[in-house]
Amino acid sequence: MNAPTRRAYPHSGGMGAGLAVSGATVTYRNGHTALRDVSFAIPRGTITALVGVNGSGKSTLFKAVMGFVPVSPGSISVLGGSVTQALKSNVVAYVPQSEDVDWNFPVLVEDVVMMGRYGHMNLLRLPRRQDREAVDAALDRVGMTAFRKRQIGELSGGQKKRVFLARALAQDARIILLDEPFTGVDVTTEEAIIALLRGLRDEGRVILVSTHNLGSVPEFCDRAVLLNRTVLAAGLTEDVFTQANLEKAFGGVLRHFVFDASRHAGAASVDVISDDERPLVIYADKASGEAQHGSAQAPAAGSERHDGSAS
Ligand SMILES: Nc1ncnc2c1ncn2[C@@H]1O[C@H](COP(=O)(O)OP(=O)(O)OP(=O)(O)O)[C@@H](O)[C@H]1O
Repeated sequence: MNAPTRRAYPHSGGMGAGLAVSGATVTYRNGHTALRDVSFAIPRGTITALVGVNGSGKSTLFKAVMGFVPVSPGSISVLGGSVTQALKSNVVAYVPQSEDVDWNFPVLVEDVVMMGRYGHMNLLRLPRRQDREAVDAALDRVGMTAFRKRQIGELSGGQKKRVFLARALAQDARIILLDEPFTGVDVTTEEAIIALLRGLRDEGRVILVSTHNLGSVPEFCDRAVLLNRTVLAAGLTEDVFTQANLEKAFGGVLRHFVFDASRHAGAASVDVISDDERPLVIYADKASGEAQHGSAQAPAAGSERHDGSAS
C-alpha cells in the first residue's frame, strides 16, 4: 500500500504527546454547559474508549477537539499544538454516527473517501495522483474497493462505517474520533473494524471511540474515559472499568447481575454489567482473587446459575 504523502505537522511535541484536555468547559449558545472542567490526557499509539450515558457530552467533546465549539475556560492540545493548528494541518478526522449523515445525498463511495483529501488539495479541489492513490489505498484497507462506484446510501450500516473510516485513512489523520462505530453492525464487521483500529493504533495514531458497547471496551481499548459532563475516571481500562466507576457513570441505567460461578473452573464469581446489547463481564479469578474483564463471549455469561442479586 502506498502511504499518502502529507505535510509534516509542525507542533508534534514529544513522542507521547497525543490529546490533552485541560480544565475544558463547553457552553452552548443557549447557555447549556455540556462539559465542565474536563481534564484527561491520552498518549499516541493508544485506543481510548469514551463512555457515558446519553447526553453526557461525548459528541460535544468530539466537537471541541475538532474546533467546532469553543472551549472556555480550559484548553485542548492536539499533538502538542492548538486545536486551530490541528484543524489547519488536517490531523484530526471524525467518523460520524450513522444518524448524523444524510444517506440520500447522491454521492459515490469513492467521492466520500476523496473528501478526506480536501484539506490536502488547493482551492480548486482537483485531485492529483497522490490523492487518488490515497483513496485507492484507503478503500483497499477497509475492504471496500469493490463498492467504490456505489451510491453511499445503497450500502449496509457496517459498510457505511467502513467508508467513513476510509475517509479518515485517506486524510491520513493522526487523531481519529469515532462516534458509536459499532451501532447497528454485526459482530463480524465489529471485529473487522476493531482489527483496523488496532493497526492504526500500532502506527502511533490516537484513536478515541465513543461507545455504549461496554463489553467490547476491555477487548480492544487500552484506555477509557468515563464522562458525565465532567470526567468521572480516566486511565488504563483495567483501572477505570471497575464496577464502582461504571455505576457512578451509569447510575440506575446500568443493569448489573451477579452470577454464581462456583461451578466454573478458575472463576469465583461473575458480574455482568450491561448498558447495551454487548454486556461487560467481570469475573474474579479464583486463585488470585483479581478481577478479569471480558465481553459477552466470555465463558461464564449466561451459562451459570443466576443467584438473583442484581443492583
Ligand atoms: N447545539 C447544541 N445546543 C445546545 N445544547 C446542545 C447542543 N448539542 C448538544 N447539546 C446538549 O449538550 C448535552 C450533551 O450532548 P452530547 O450530544 O454531547 O451528548 P452525548 O454524550 O454525545 O449523547 P449521546 O450518547 O446521546 O450521543 C445534551 O444535554 C444536549 O442536549
